[in-house]
Amino acid sequence: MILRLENVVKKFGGLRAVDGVSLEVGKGEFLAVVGPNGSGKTTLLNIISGVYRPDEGRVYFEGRDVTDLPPYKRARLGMARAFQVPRPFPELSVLENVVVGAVFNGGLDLHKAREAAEEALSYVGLASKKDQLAGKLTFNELRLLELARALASNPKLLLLDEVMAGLTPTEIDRFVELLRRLSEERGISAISLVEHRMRAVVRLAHRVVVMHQGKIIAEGPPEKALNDPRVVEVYLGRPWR
Ligand SMILES: Nc1ncnc2c1ncn2[C@@H]1O[C@H](COP(=O)(O)OP(=O)(O)OP(=O)(O)O)[C@@H](O)[C@H]1O
Repeated sequence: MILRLENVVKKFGGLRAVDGVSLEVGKGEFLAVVGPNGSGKTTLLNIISGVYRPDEGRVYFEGRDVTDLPPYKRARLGMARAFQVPRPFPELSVLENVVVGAVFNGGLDLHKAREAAEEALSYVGLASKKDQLAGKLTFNELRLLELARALASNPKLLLLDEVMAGLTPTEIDRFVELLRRLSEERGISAISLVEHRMRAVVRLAHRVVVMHQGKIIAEGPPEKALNDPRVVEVYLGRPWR
């Protein structure tokens, strides 16, 4: 078990954005979190990464209670987050951008950070662009750079915002394939927030969690979770298949 949430609650004023969520993620597991807008997905990811402290409940990472740890300390333990809208340093090269991530999030020295960065860039297929300015990358390449930045800190758990939003179907397929390889070859777990339309992502996930009004309303292998009658009713509007 890499991550465990125990009855987590996060309130904004009177709104329970996350309302009693318990969840376990295994080593190497690729979990997709889906749900309508405002169902609490981003808030949940913020609780896991440490941006928010839950009002109730606990968060355990590799068995250790991390509920009170700030994001940078969780990063050092092996959680890495990739954001939906990457904001690289445009005046730095692609490689330098990834090195910065490895130094600050992974706590590596400069030499090790460079090695890790080169490796991460090869892994995501950006090695040939490493000396380009990050500001010159295409949208798809920026997403890959963001993934490489997260990978360079040698994470055990990747937390992915809607990082595939706006990619073409082919780019999405490649991205998902990459995530599957990370879990299979390296045992890296991933939690990915997934947009409504991204069937490819959901189909390839090991497990799907469906959120609605701050709660998990269904959970399981993709076919099973998405064919749950409540999910069809509140989220999909019609049967998954
Ligand atoms: N910082 C905040 N202050 C007040 N309310 C918030 C805050 N962040 C989120 N909320 C509210 O909490 C609820 C859950 O929001 P959240 O962003 O987690 O949902 P989501 O499932 O990620 O939605 P989306 O797909 O639109 O990003 C929403 O009603 C939202 O308006």
